[in-house]
Amino acid sequence: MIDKLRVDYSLYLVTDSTMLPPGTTLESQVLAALQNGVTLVQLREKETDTKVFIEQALKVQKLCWEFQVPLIINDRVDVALAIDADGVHVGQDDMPIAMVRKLVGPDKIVGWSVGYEREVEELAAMGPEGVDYIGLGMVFPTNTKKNAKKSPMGPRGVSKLLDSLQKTNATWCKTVAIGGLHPDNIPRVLYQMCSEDGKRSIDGIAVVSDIMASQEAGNAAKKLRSLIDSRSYEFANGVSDLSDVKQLSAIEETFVDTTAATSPLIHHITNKVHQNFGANVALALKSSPIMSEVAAEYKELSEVPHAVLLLNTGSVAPLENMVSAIRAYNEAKRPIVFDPVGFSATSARLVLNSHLLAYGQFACIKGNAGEILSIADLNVGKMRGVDSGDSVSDLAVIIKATRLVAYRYRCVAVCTGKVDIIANGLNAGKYELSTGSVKPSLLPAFKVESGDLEIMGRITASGCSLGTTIACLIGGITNSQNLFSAVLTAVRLYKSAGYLASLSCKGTGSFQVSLIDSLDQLLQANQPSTWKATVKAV
Ligand SMILES: Nc1ncnc2c1ncn2[C@@H]1O[C@H](COP(=O)(O)OP(=O)(O)OP(=O)(O)O)[C@@H](O)[C@H]1O
Ligand SMILES: Cc1ncsc1CCO
Ligand SMILES: [Mg+2]
Repeated sequence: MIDKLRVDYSLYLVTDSTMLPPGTTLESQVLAALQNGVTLVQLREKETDTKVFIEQALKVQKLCWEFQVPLIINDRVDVALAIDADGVHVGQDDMPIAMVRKLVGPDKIVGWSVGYEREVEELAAMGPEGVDYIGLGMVFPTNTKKNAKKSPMGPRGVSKLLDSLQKTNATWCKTVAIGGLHPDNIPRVLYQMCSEDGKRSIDGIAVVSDIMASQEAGNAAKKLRSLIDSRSYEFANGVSDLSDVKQLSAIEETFVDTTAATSPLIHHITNKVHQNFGANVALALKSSPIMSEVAAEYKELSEVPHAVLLLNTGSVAPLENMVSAIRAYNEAKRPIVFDPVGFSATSARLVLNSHLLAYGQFACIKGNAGEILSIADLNVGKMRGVDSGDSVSDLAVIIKATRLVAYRYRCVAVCTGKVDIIANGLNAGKYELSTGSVKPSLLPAFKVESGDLEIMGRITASGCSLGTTIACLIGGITNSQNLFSAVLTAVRLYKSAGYLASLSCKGTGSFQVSLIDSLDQLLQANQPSTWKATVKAV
């Protein structure tokens, strides 16, 4: 008999015979998976008659014994009892946990599918005698679950549930994330899913189609195993690359040089107001702008060397279109700068922006104070509108929000206003299953300012063009460890250009023109020591 307290949840295979490729069987797929690092198997055969189900269960059980891997039966408590399986997994609409436990006894593993905080509270109230582990999901959309009742929650949704487990002290309960997890997204998802206190990450991932539908189930399992074991995240594997601002001046010049030398392709999906302005800013920064909202070309664009996607949701474009852009750039491991304009200004925007945030991994999330505070779920009611506040206490809230956004989405977060705040959430290049890694309050954060340039906030799309500037400065870097410094350089460059423009312009109309001129001049000269804007740690 297995010791249920010592179960390894790291790679959990859930079966589905309806997706077997030709030439394979349920057993051959499970065997290949077991040989290549699967640590737990759940038999989930929704469309199989009881007699056949039991026959299959007995065969799979034999295989599992061979590898000393526990076998869990989905839904059918009677079958689990009949074959003396190691445990049973039930959904919210199946038999209640208390009854399941009564039937299977204290030593069996009882798993539960959980999608909401109230369900975590329920299991916490039952105590360790109730549920042993939960499947959290679904993370991403999947074809496996027909008529899925839940909508995808993304890594952020999983993190919220991990938070609830922490808050309710359900320390015994293990967790696996499930739903649309594939090698393309697993590293970043593992990296992102963590409770807010940084102390609890998931114990494993569950997959169905990635193994069951594979012509080469063994290789598929091996690939998953190596991703889980590598414990580092390839795209944003930056250790905190800047702890002391004194280091910055020495490297800013090289970022400018690199941008000019590589002329990064800046793929804009942006609002109509910003398109022309953004294209001219990119050209002034010696980069190549391209405006495209044609999904058919996203993959090709993402594969252009030094390509960066600037995704700005200011004009609400179709969700599916933006999702395919995110998918293309995430798969190509090219950076995305996300600008969730008017994040929660209307309910349609909130739904759209939240969905995109849940779906993608972003190198940088940039917004004004209203947007960053909304993403951080901090009380916007206290703010005087959407622009950053002037008082010190407002700034403290903004700094906290920026750190939270950087932490939750494992990105560089930028909050604009009179003072720009930049926080680095990338310093968690390694993730640990179960135990979490970093704490948000410790994230490095800096402020960039150049006096009150009130006129800069009074021209449309000036924030959007900071997005363009960030994209230009990160496009050329090959070492993602420099991502944070490159974003900081972009913010300082842009603020300094704003200062110069404010001196030479006659009003808001000519300010925009002067801003482009100033960016052009600063880039040509490349003397960061003369840039006006200052950087200070906060
Ligand atoms: N009072 C100010 N002093 C100095 N700089 C400012 C001021 N207000 C805005 N800025 C600068 O102007 C740019 C835009 O910031 P803002 O917070 O207005 O963004 P936004 O509202 O998202 O802009 P938009 O949506 O129009 O593109 C940033 O680079 C920011 O640093
Ligand atoms: C005016 C406007 N409307 C949607 S986006 C945008 C540009 C500033 O964000
Ligand atoms: Mg503004």
